[in-house]
Formats: sequence, structure tokens, C-alpha cells
Amino acid sequence: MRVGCPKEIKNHEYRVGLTPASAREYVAHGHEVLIETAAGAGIGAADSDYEAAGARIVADAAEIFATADMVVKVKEPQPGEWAQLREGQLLYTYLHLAPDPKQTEGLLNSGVTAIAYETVTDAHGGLPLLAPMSEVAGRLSIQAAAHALEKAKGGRGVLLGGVPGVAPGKVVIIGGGVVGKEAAKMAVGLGADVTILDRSLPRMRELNDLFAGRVHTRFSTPTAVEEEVFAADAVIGAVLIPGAAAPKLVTKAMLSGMQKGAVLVDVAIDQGGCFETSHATTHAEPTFEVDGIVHYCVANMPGAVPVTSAMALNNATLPFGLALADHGLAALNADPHLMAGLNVHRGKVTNRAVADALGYDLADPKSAIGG
Ligand SMILES: NC(=O)C1=CN([C@@H]2O[C@H](COP(=O)(O)OP(=O)(O)OC[C@H]3O[C@@H](n4cnc5c(N)ncnc54)[C@H](O)[C@@H]3O)[C@@H](O)[C@H]2O)C=CC1
Ligand SMILES: CC(=O)C(=O)O
Ligand SMILES: [Mg+2]
Repeated sequence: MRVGCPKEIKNHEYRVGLTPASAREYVAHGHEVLIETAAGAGIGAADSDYEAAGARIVADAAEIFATADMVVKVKEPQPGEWAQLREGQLLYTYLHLAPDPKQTEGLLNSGVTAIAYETVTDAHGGLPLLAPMSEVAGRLSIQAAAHALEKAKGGRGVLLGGVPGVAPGKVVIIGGGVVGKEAAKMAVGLGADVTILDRSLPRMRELNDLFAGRVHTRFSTPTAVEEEVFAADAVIGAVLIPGAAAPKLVTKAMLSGMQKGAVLVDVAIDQGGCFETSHATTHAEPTFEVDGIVHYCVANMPGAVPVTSAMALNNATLPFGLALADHGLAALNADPHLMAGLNVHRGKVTNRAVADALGYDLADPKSAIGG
């Protein structure tokens, strides 16, 4: 198969779909690998590193979109990229379609077969291709909150760890999954007072054991969310209903009950956000203010630390990517967890959460690809 990796074009996105080490493995499997020039610049990988791995460097993304059987990326295709995708071509990347009707329409019109990293599953009920970036974003979320809390950045002027004789800041994490757990580790490490809200009692038992009394857990009801958010210095939005648009758990009305200069970090923004007042921002301009509350809503947080996150992402995407390159659509029929990643095929929506969120008929994935 011809496998192509264009340079990412989203704002301040420095990750790359294939590292040189991954390119080398595709080549070892007998595939031809095309890399857009400078695609790896953000992680310090030169064109010559890809050439040494056996890949061919091409001058622009157009050749990749026009000729590759499979396109491997990081972020959802941007409008100029949808237009170049083709029927019969595989697209393997993050998509986050439920809150993004325009992109969904673009992919459907292109006829492409699109596999979304974020809906590939594993045997333990996890999301193995989302998890590494959730780990990164969870850890980053506390850095982002601490920074935004500084007075000169528009925040309350609270130091999360406090100092001897002064109480620490209060961090409230809504959603105790991968993002939530990693955020809690960082917040605890800084010495903050940490509360995690979740709807899953088994998950809160795990977190309670893991943090050995160092975090509070609380069942997530609208009342609990309101009480916690009102007392918080920083709130991390980390909920997920896989594939679906995020539920709006903090409403605009609640902002007036919060402390002025408190910070909301909406990590769930890539699924539309879990705060009513959120809208996606970029690393160039990450925050905005509503009713005196600072909002940080960057949809590609791991793009800020591409050396760490491109490697972590490739560690997870490589085995499934090789299966797709080796076996094409048959790889989906052979692995229900990879099949769960199929969101769009030849003009049809094949993921239930996306179909429900956007009002499309659901096409059964197996019959859609003729399995
Ligand atoms: N902005 C960015 O750059 C990035 C965003 N993300 C996003 O972060 C979000 C969270 O991802 P993960 O932690 O991997 O998901 P996860 O599935 O591991 O955890 C989600 C948690 O939310 C909980 N939850 C569901 N409804 C809830 C409610 N009403 N109240 C409280 N908790 C609730 C679930 O029980 C679960 O524990 C996703 O939308 C993901 O796409 C992930 C990586 C990067
Ligand atoms: C998960 C995601 O959207 C990201 O890593 O950018
Ligand atoms: Mg996005």
C-alpha cells in the first residue's frame, strides 16, 4: 500500500502522524511511505531522518492526497484537506465528528473511509488511541490552569500549591477518566486541594484507592457540580461519552456564582465542550473571559508538547495502522475494536454516536464495508 503523511496545518499543531521510527516499520512491512517535506520539523525529525527510514519526501500535501491509499494524520482534516480526500482512500486520524457537522459533511462528500482514533476501543472498555493524548492533555491542563490563574493573565492570582500559612488553591475535576486522573496527579503534586466528580462509582473507588485520601471524590449531580464549581479556583472539564457531543455540565448561569478570576479548562472541547460558555480556541490565543471567568478551550492541547505527544501517539496508533496498511478493509472485519473506529465510509455514517448527534441514518459498519 502507498501510505502518506502530510504536514499538520491546524493552528500551532506540531505533532506528526508518522515518526521516522513508525515510517521505518511501514517500509519493513513492504509499504511505500510518502512524507510531506518538513512534516516532522515540529518534533525535530528532519526529512533526512525519514529518508534514512526508507520513506520518500514529497514537496507538498497534494501528491499525498492524490496518490496515497492511506493518509495518516493527527488532527481532523481541515476544509482544504477534505476537498482532496477520495473514495477508496483510507483516512486514519482524530476526527471528533459529533460536534462538527461541517467536517462530517465534507468527509461524506469525499467518499473517503475514515477511521477516528478516538473511537477505536480495547478489550477493557478503554479508548487506546485517545488515552495517550488524554494523558498528555490531563497533565497539561493543570499547567494551563496554573498559568491562567496568574493575575497578569486575567486570573484570581492564586498559587495552586499555596504556601505554609496560606491555604492551597481548589481544583475541581469533572470526569475522572484518563484526563481526570492525570490532571489530579499534577494538581496533587503541586499541593492543591483536589476534588474529582464522576458518575461512575467503580471509577471513584479506583481513584480513592489510587490517591489514598489525597483527593476527594464526589458523585456528579447538577447540585454537586454547582457547589464544587462555586468554591473552585480552577475547574477541569474532562467528561466523555465516547463519540458523542459532551454534556454541558456548567451552565452560563452558574458563572455568576463562581469566584471572579477563577479558571475553566475545557479539555472536552474537542467533543464540543462541557461548559455552556466554551468555544474552541487555539494555542495562539488560548483563553477568553465570560462574566469574569477565564476560559481555556484549546482543542489540540498535546500539540504544545509535540516531542512527547507525537511519540506517545505513534506508540498507540502504529499497530492498528500497520494492520490497515497490511490488510486494508479486511483489517476492520478482523478486529471489532478497529471496526469501532470506522466513522464514515463511502458517504455513510457508520458510528452510532455521530449519527445520533448529527441526525444521520446509521449504516451498519460491517455491511457498509461488505464484511
Ligand atoms: N483538548 C484536547 O487537546 C484533548 C481533549 N481530550 C478530550 O478529553 C475528554 C476526556 O477524555 P478521557 O479522559 O480520555 O475520557 P474517559 O472516557 O477516560 O473519561 C471520561 C470520564 O467522564 C465521566 N463522565 C461521564 N459523564 C459524566 C458526568 N455527567 N459527570 C462527571 N463525569 C462524567 C466518565 O465516567 C469517565 O470516567 C474527551 O472529550 C477527549 O476527547 C483528550 C485529549 C486531548
Ligand atoms: C485527542 C485530540 O484531539 C488531540 O490530541 O488533539
Ligand atoms: Mg478538534
